[in-house]
Amino acid sequence: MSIETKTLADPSSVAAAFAADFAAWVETQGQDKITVALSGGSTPKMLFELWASEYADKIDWSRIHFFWGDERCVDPDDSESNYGVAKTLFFDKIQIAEDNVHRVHGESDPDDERLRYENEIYNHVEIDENAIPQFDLVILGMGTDGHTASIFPHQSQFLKSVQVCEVAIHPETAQKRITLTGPVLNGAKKVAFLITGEEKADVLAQVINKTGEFESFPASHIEPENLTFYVDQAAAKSL
Ligand SMILES: O=C1O[C@H](COP(=O)(O)O)[C@@H](O)[C@H](O)[C@H]1O
Repeated sequence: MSIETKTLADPSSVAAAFAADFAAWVETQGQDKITVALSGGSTPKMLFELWASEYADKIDWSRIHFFWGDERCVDPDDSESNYGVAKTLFFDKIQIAEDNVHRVHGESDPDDERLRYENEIYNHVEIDENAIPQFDLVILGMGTDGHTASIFPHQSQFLKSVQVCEVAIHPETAQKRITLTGPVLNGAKKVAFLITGEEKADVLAQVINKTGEFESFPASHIEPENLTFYVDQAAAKSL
């Protein structure tokens, strides 16, 4: 397993560093179809804006198929929709076919959608020797409670789920979400965490250094073959 931590000055430098690495990585990929799972939350917004403004013509987006590591069970035009944010800031601004964007239908019944999305993934993502879909790249964030995708500490059993997706419940708002599970996140060829903000510094240090309460944070259990943390100086404060 390879783990690398890249510490950048600020959130926009995190987005810039990841975007540059992503563009170079795409060039190294020989396959026609590259599968990428996006994260939600606030951190990737700068990345979406940068992809739209600086990389619209620099990356062959037709090779990339986008999925989501998690999605909130809301309408796609709801401000909470991870797809909605990516659409407004990114997809609406580049040339990409609808067939390349595999959104979670947050407006559907969560249990039905969990199954439909699982099938969508099985139909488009390479399957590994353990019959688990293997994304080429998964982009993740981390919450202040150590959750990643929508695997929260109170539902850490999803880290070992035999399913591709689960219906998660946000611990404070009870909002339902569809999330990829631990085996799928860990089976990805490459995982990149984008983490910014001082409020995440203590949890991040425990996750990376495997100290304190690290075992209780779902993010600590993401251990794929190739893992890179892109963090800003504020989040790296306690490393
Ligand atoms: O709820 C979520 O939170 C995490 C972290 O988000 P951030 O706003 O702190 O960047 C995110 O990775 C996840 O996709 C999202 O649904």
